[in-house]
Amino acid sequence: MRVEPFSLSLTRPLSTANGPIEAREGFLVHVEHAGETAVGEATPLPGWTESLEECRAALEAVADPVSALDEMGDHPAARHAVEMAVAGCEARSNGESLAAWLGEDAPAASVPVNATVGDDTPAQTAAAAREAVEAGFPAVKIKVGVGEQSRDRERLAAVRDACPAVELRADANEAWDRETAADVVEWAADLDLAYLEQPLSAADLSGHAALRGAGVGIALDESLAAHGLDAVLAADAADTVVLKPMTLGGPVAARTVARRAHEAGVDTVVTTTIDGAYARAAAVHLAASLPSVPACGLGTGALLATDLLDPDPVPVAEGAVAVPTHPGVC
Ligand SMILES: O=C(O)CCC(=O)c1ccccc1C(=O)O
Ligand SMILES: [Mg+2]
Repeated sequence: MRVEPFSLSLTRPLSTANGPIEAREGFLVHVEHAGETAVGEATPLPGWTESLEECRAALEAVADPVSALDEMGDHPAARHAVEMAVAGCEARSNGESLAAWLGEDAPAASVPVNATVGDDTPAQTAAAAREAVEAGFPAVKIKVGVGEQSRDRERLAAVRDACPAVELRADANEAWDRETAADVVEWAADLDLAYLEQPLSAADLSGHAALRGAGVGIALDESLAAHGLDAVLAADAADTVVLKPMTLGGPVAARTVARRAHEAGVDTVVTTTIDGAYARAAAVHLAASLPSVPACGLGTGALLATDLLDPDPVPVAEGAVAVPTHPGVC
């Protein structure tokens, strides 16, 4: 298995409550399996996955890609690369798209996406949201928790003013304590916020459970990556779970999580860690393979100044991505 490093820069840093994301580095792997060849992508994001160096070591230790999958559980980004490449080979060998290979039923033809808006002034945040709505996005996700709560309230109110009908989401990336989060939920319900993502620290599952039922959905992202679905379900902590295949060990592993979430009555949204084009395409296939597809966080290609494929195999048009139908991933 050949391992090839890459480095991608963002058009501008994405400002989040956990610090800015400025660049994405990772590895492409080239796998032969089932008489086919396919590419896999590992784009680790420390804090969410293993480090770049741990990822490199795990990939360089792979002798047989298929059997290696059983031993890569604590290297989710490395596992993602191998898993998506093996799945891509199998899909291609069956003459199916990855979405068709993953799912039981025919995949969705397109996946709606949310625009992702970083921290900025109220006026800039509202302008970015309005631009997204004008471009056809059905939903916008605003990063919050970087500054004061009062500033976030102004920002989200400005967005709601500028975009009265959009599905509005906010992502706090663990910024708040329980008291602050409860205050936010109270005023955010009046702005018809569809969900608030990860207001509290990843470990505070009971705190998230207590925020539910107050008119704003609670979505868990860091908690799912750190503690797994069983813990989230046992604590009754989420209305929605955010599935990032790069943190969950690949699209097949992420699909298992999605199915179990749906069985428990929890919604799923597929997104990326701002991955390159290969992993983004795999995530689009995963979303399309699920029985219901709300707007997903798959418009992240626009955040990259450089990418792994040109043209983009999964471009956003009118707020949605057309799902590739040819055999394999992209
Ligand atoms: O979900 C989206 O709209 C984009 C992806 C995103 O916000 C993100 C990107 C990299 C790392 C963490 C996150 C996050 O959802 O917290
Ligand atoms: Mg998030």
